[in-house]
Amino acid sequence: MLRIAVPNKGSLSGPASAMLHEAGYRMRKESKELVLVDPVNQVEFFYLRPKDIAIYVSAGKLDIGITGEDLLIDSGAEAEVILPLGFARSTFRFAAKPGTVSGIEDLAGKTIATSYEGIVAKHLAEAGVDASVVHLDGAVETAIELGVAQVIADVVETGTSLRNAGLEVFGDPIMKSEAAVIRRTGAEDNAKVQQFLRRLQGVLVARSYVMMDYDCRAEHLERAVALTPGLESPTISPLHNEGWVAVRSMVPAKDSQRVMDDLYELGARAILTTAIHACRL
Ligand SMILES: Nc1ncnc2c1ncn2[C@@H]1O[C@H](COP(=O)(O)OP(=O)(O)OP(=O)(O)O)[C@@H](O)[C@H]1O
Ligand SMILES: O=P(O)(O)OC[C@H]1O[C@H](OP(=O)(O)OP(=O)(O)O)[C@H](O)[C@@H]1O
Ligand SMILES: [Mg+2]
Repeated sequence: MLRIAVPNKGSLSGPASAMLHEAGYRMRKESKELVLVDPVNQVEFFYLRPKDIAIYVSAGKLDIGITGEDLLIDSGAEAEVILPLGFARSTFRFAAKPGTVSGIEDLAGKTIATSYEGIVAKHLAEAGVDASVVHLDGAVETAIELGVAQVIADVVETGTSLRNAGLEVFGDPIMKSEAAVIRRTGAEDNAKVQQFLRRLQGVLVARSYVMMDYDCRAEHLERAVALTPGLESPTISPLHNEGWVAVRSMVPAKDSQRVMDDLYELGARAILTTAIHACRL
């Protein structure tokens, strides 16, 4: 049975469970369930604190886990990303009151509040800066106002939390992060893990592509296919009307309206897009 660590709370928990559900796995019915067996799919899910997942996975008793890349780096655990999942995208940044700090070189002797001590300590050591780090569990943006630190290092997505606290980022982003499937560094390849990854990849593709069908005149086919090259190559079928063909191709969902406009301009008609529910590439 494949043993998988899943975030039990926080920003990662809902989207991770939604993705697993979309991939056909059983989901827990209530948040007090800590372990869930899915006998049909031969998988056992362990619902763990997101910060602990890389540590469990690196210890070797769990095959893989879903966590944030920033949490993985922060933990210092011997585990690596095997599939980025495209949600919980964020950057990790320093921030302070405007005009008080302009770059990492100004941090010497200052106190930095963060929930991610591992990332901050590593970054300061690499930059050769000697600063103090104070650990807070959350709501780090308030630490400056309340005199606990002069600088914070935290997750930034929209920047709203920083703006609301009257803070401003400075320096380059310390790292970018998104949710990912992780595995113990150097773990042997495993057919069950590969099958799990194919299912999640199927969800990622189904979310980001649509299926496009249209009819076009044979003499316009090459130009039409250039607009809709698909992942491998479009399917072309003859129409009963001579001189016309039907084309079927996967198109990135974000481009679909523009591609439909361009195909129409080219003379294509009966242009349809449909959602993809699942796929194996
Ligand atoms: N506002 C956000 N936007 C995008 N990703 C976020 C956001 N906040 C946290 N994350 C990401 O979620 C992960 C942190 O998850 P975790 O559950 O530990 O924290 P949380 O969502 O802040 O929950 P908690 O309430 O327990 O602090 C990290 O990978 C982080 O980059
Ligand atoms: O740039 P933004 O879009 O504002 O998002 C970033 C904020 O979201 C997270 O906080 P969360 O709500 O999880 O609270 P926490 O600080 O208690 O973890 C993170 O810690 C930042 O504070
Ligand atoms: Mg948080």
